[in-house]
Amino acid sequence: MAVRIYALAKELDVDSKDLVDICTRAGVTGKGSALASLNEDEVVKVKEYLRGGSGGGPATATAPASSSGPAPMRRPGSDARENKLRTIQAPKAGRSALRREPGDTGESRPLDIIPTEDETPAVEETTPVEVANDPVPEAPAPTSDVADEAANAAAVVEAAEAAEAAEAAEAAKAEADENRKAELAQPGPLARMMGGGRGATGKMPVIGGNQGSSNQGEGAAKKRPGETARPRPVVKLAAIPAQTQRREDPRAKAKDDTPTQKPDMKLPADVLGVSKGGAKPLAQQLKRAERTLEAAKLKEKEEAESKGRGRRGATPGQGDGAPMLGGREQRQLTRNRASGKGGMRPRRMLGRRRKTGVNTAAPRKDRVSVQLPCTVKELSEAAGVPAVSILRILMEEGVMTNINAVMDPELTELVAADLGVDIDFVDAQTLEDQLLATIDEIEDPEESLKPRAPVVTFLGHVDHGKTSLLDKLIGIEVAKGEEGGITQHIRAYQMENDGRPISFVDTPGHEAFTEMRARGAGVTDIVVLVVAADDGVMPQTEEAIAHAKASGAPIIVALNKIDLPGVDPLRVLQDLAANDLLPSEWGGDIEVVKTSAMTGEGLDTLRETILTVAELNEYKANPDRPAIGACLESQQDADRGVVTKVLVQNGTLRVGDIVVCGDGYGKIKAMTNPLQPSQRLQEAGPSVPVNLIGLNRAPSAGERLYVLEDIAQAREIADTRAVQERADFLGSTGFQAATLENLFDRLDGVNEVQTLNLILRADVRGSIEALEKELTKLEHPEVRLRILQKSVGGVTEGDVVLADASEAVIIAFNVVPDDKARAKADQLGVEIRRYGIIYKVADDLKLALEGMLKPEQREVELGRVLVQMVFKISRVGAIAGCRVLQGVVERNARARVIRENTVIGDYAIDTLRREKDDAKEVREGYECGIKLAGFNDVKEADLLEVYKVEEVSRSFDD
Ligand SMILES: Nc1nc2c(ncn2[C@@H]2O[C@H](COP(=O)(O)OP(=O)(O)OP(=O)(O)O)[C@@H](O)[C@H]2O)c(=O)[nH]1
Repeated sequence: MAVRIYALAKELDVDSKDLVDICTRAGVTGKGSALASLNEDEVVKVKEYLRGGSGGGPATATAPASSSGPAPMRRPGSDARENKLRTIQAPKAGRSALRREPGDTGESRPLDIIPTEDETPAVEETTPVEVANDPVPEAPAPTSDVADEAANAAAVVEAAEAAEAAEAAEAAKAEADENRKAELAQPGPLARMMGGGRGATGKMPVIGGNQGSSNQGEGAAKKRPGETARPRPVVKLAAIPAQTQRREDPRAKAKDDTPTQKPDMKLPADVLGVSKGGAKPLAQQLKRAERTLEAAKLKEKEEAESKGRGRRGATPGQGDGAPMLGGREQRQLTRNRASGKGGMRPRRMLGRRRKTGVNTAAPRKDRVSVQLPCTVKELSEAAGVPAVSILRILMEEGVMTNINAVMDPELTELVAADLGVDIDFVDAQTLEDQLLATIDEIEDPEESLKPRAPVVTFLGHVDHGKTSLLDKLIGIEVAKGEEGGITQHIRAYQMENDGRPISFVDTPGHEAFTEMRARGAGVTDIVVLVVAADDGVMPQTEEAIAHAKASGAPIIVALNKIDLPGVDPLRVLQDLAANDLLPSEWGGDIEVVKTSAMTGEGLDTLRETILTVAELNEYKANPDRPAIGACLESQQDADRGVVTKVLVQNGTLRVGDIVVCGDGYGKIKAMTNPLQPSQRLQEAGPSVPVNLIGLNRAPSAGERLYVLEDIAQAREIADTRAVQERADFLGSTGFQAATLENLFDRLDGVNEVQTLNLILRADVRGSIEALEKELTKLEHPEVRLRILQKSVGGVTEGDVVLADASEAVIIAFNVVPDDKARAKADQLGVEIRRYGIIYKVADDLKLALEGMLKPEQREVELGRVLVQMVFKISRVGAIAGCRVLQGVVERNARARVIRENTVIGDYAIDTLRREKDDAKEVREGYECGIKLAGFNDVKEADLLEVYKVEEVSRSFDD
């Protein structure tokens, strides 16, 4: 039986990507990804290959561990064996700078031929390679089953004991470096598996693993107790080059199945410590070396812990290979120095860190994925960093908080950067994501696909005859019954033409069509673009063309109203061609059918053209699967509850099915034919529009409908969406938390926007959406509409109470208030405005908003007056005897006093007299007496510029 690579990887506990690699190496080619399948032979081959690794077969040859040199380099039993493999990214500068090796303790490590960081900076810092996540970036674990390595190891042991020929050790070390670099550049399968700790099964070669090391890596060189200060050992590694070559020898792979442990390299008896051959002394040696190294490692670890070397998050499993937070300290130090905070702080921090001790959290990671919003605790767990470290960073940024605090994306990124962790934000995986995505991904086998009716949508400019044409085609009369003659509802019908069905969808406008597409419901197969012959291509036609093109559906043009006298079809064809719709009669690929919804002319041709296009495109679906559909419209019916118009797109929808659609869910109680609502249907196949009853909430047009098995799942998905929708709605209506900033704004009177609150009630969701769309066009910086509530159904008492509390107006679109609501509205003086046409609502609300605009104050120049003489009258003040030079002076006007070409004041005219009588106005050429309010210093030859301020009401169009 075929097995997927990822399944086999799981079985073998190997990374699936690595297994793909291993397949290639094992001679199983053509397996490009983890999804590829392996037949039984191939599985056997791969397993053989892996097993062969223990016998010095191809796996051995490619195992980088074998190239790392003598076995003693490995610390048998190292905790890091349990760690997963990881990809080493180029470390961040701050971190790598402070990385240390355990060997840095100053202790001599007699057997250490591990390249230190200094020795292999290029590989460590720049090459992304996979290595076991060992605490010490030492050479990868040896393939303990590789006999020649064991021999090397033994040689090393003996050499250590002999403590001779230090130059040889140096040479070996250099060689090992070379091998290690080569190995890092091209990791082999065994090296990758090392991290998985496979040794326990005994099937897989265990290299450097706890268990495996005991039986295979034994004899590795080790220090005898008390020998730590001994000089570096002599390493006899003369055979290594040959071994490297042998690794690449394909013939060696053929020996895969020989699980021999026998070293190929000949070692002198004194090195092996045997007189007459045999593995026992070698095993003992390795065991001893193992123990010594273990002891040394433990000691190092204890020292590291007790000294608290400024390392944060170092866990036993994570060890020294993990990125050091010292990098952050360094950055902080630099930052603090730059900001002049002084040098004490880092020291304090180091001190604190010492107290913190060893982090017992999850292993620290270089790259983490978190869901937003992310809490401190979640980031801490994801990154394997103590929460207190994150809190400390936040504190340094001036954010005092606790571990349950939610961080915004910027703050999360900032903290992650400070921690030296790369962060990815992922969307929360909801049940919806998991479940519905799976349904969407189900591919129908070719043989299950059956022909289905084409779904045809009529688009075009308003009043060009879309509804009339459809009515005529189907033989009903919807157009006549429409309020205002405007289509406000989506309709969908299916009709038969010589046994060949066509499903028609009539939308209120191309916006609804596009919105449905935007929601993922590309329901349309064919677009019929209706263009009135008398009007030609209008702006909305152009928009419809753009929308139709964007949908990718084939376009048929219905050149309608061809019956009207004096129409010029040629001009329309030219317009169409100018819009990239070249008619077929002109050599293009757009079928243009001349029609008349009045006389019925051309309707047969239109029908035939639709069916021909459908045949050419071979629309198919699988009727034998659970249905997927799209909601075209839904409404709250007083008797039947929520009635949802659905177009089944694939599968078959049946009464009794559990469905979820938008934020509505439920069990289908009944289905009816939209053309004949009294006709009940038990099932509806692909391309069939139905009205279904049974959802708890009315979903929006364009929402996908899915059939699920479990009502609880459907409920969870629908409720999650409803909560999300509510949150989005609240966000969009401008409910915002008080902040200091907006508080100051309010105190300053800045952004003082007059708001008209609305409660929308409509017969169908589509109407609400259309209303909202219209209302968004009423934008003005000084006034705005805020929809407090929008729902399908009649006006309730609750709506009235809410409207009263929030000084809102209720818009009832095609619905009426119930008796209680009506009484309450009368009692509270709440206005309920009833409408049947969307544009009327928009017009009225526009007027209302314009009325809320502050009137504009405009200055109107009236005239100029010269002061000829000044009369000072006690208890009255100065009266200016003037002549009107130009225009007129009015009593309630104002005057700017101009003296020597300078405006010295602006005053209201208090008194205006003509001779001895009060005058309302004095015209040009006449003399008059003027007293200015609050100004008695008027002088001869002053000029008075008389004006008045008028308030002009404003409109949105100003
Ligand atoms: N003479 C003539 N009048 C037509 C024809 N088709 C439609 N009309 C008239 O044009 C007007 C608009 O027709 P509708 O079918 O409502 O147009 P529509 O494109 O659906 O309009 P909306 O629903 O507002 O988008 C109606 O008065 C129809 O009687 C036609 O072929 N010839």
